[in-house]
This record gives sequence, structure tokens and C-alpha cells, in this order.
Amino acid sequence: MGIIEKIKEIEEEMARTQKNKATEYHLGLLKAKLARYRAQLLEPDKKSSGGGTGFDVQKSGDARVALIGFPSVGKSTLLSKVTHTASETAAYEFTTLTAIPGVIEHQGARIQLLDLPGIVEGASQGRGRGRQVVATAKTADLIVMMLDATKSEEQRRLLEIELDAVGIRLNKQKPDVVFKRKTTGGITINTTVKLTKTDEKTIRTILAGYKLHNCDVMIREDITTDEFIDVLIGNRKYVPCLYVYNKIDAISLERMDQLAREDNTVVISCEQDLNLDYLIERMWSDLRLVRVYTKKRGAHPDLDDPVCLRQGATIEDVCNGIHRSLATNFRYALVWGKSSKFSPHAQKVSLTHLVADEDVVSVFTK
Ligand SMILES: Nc1nc2c(ncn2[C@@H]2O[C@H](COP(=O)(O)OP(=O)(O)OP(=O)(O)O)[C@@H](O)[C@H]2O)c(=O)[nH]1
Ligand SMILES: [K+]
Ligand SMILES: [Mg+2]
Repeated sequence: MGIIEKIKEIEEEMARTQKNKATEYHLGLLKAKLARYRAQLLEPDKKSSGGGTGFDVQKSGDARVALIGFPSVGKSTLLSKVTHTASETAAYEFTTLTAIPGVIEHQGARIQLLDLPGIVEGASQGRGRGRQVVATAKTADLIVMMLDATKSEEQRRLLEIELDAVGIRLNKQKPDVVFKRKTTGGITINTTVKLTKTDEKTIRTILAGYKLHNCDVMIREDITTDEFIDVLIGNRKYVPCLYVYNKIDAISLERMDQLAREDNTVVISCEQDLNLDYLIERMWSDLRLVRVYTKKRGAHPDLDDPVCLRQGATIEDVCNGIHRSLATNFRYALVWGKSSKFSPHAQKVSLTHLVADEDVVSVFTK
């Protein structure tokens, strides 16, 4: 039996099993098994399973945004509108057959926008080019899920299932759980909060299912069983997602208003150029780029050309963003702005210092 059939079998068994206290552990085990098979399915370079690697497009610029959606929702139309790259658009499905990168320049940042083929239900299990598309989505700093405002709400949930199946968690934080393997000593589980969505017995069942007999688990958040499995499997990607409803020119004002009020949602019309500037503004802010202005001694900072970095960036990243040799010859840096603990004055810092948006940095070398 192939992996896909095994997955089907487990999914069927889970659907058949009634959810209650008595079946909780069994369901937990099935979930763990399912997650293991899914992971196998996505391992790259397995000839039998067709591989799980994305399209071979070089990352460029300061961040990558991937356009994910069903066929003909208007992904290529968007790319053609907001970048200088043309991507073929047409009224028939699967017009786009590969990944097409374009560049958006906004607030000193260069954002790579990736147009991708449309995906269909079952994409994560190898239908169409879906596997490649969802694998590419994993490499993105932000996913723009494009939806057709004229179609049913169901499309959003279906796409979420496909992304979830490849280990992408949308608009979620990594669960606050510390998991440590040991060689002896058995299992220790500590919790700092009351668990209401799972319990210790389920967690022990799952650990046993993974043949983990010696480990320390520290749970600091009211997690679900699924979230615990995510922590065990480890290679989950937590990616921000913006839901973009296109073709609002073709729906009623009431419907548009309703969609626009949902969380993490922007409504647009590519064809009529409605709200596209706002969409770019939202993409830019959801990427949470950190702009750092560099300043030479005695000169004013260069405010036109910031170094754009991701959240969590350090002075070392700033150095690497300026010049390859800077970090190796680094002596110290002066930082003005939100990350300086003496703000408005400068703080003298080392390579590991975390920078904040709109900091000004001077680097001193040997
Ligand atoms: N009414 C309306 N139609 C649009 C809008 N944007 C795109 N379209 C139409 O939708 C159709 C599909 O557009 P594409 O850009 O090719 O869609 P896609 O998502 O790239 O499609 P695939 O590459 O096949 O997955 C085309 O006929 C477009 O003219 C819009 O804002 N309003
Ligand atoms: K199309
Ligand atoms: Mg297209």
C-alpha cells in the first residue's frame, strides 16, 4: 500500500471515530501517524513519491511573497499590475504553469512577488503541480491567499487545508513548548498553565507512538493535541497570511463590505485598479521589515537607502547587508533609535544586538 492510500485509510478511520473522552487517545495516535505519513510524502528526492521541492526560483530582494489560490482568481493579473513583470493571464484555468517572480519596490524595500500556478483540492497529495506550489509557499515570508470574491467562502477553507497538510501554519505563533530528548530518565512533563484542549495522558500516548521514552516536555501554553504533534515533528513553518479577495467589481457593495471586515483581509479589483496601493501597503507592513539607516562618522544618515531586514535581525545582519567583509573586521557599532537603551542617545553595541525599525547605525571596523 502506498503512502497516499495509508493516509486515506487513517483519515477515513478518524472520520468514522466519534470524538469523545474514550476515543481521545486513539485519535491522538491516529493524528500522530497521519502527520508522520504526510511528512514522508513531502520528503524531497523520493522518486516514488514525486518529491516535495518547490519551483527553482532564486530568492531575491528583502522578502518573498507567494501568491496562492485556485485557478483563474487573478494571480497573474495582480503580478502584471503591481510589478514590471508580465505574467500571462487568460479566462481559462491553469494559464500559469510555473513560478514567475516580479519585484515590488516600496518604502525602500524590494519585495519579490511570486506568481504561481493555481492549485486545486488535493494539491498537497500530489495532484497537478500542487505539491510544487505548496512547497514553494513554504519558502515565503508572507503568503497572499488570493480568493475570488464572486465564488463561495468554501475556497478559503479548502486552501487552508492544503497548506496545513504540508506543515504551513498561517497567522499562528510557534507553540510555547520546550521539548528535549534525553538518553535515560523517562518522560517528564511540566505545565505552567492548565491544559483544557489536551491532557497529559494524550501527550504520553503520542510520545509513545513516536517511540520517545526519554524526554523533558515543558508546556507553557494551553495547546491542542495537533499543536503538540507540530512541536514533535519540528519542521513546521509559521507564516503570516493575507487573504485577498479579488474581483470586487463583480459583487455587491454589501458583500464587499462584509468581506473587508474580516481579519487579515484586503478586498481588491485588479481589473479596475481598486485598492491595489492599499494591498501593497498591507503586504509591506505584514512582512514587518526592519529598516536600518546607516551613517558614516560625522555625516547624516542615508535615509533614502535603508538596509531592509526581517524581524529579529541583529547588527551582524546589518553588516552583512552592507558589505561581506564588514562583520569580520567589526569592532563595535553605535545605534540610535528604538533599540538603543539610552535613546535618544546612541548605545555602543556588539554584533549580537537586536535592531529595531528605523534605527540608525554606524559601524566601526578594525
Ligand atoms: N471581473 C474581474 N475579472 C478579473 C479581475 N482580475 C482578473 N480577472 C480575470 O480573471 C481571469 C483570470 O485571470 P488570471 O490572472 O489569468 O488568473 P490566475 O489566477 O493567474 O489563473 P491561473 O494562472 O490559471 O491559475 C482573467 O480573465 C482576468 O481578466 C478583476 O479584478 N475583476
Ligand atoms: K487563468
Ligand atoms: Mg496565472
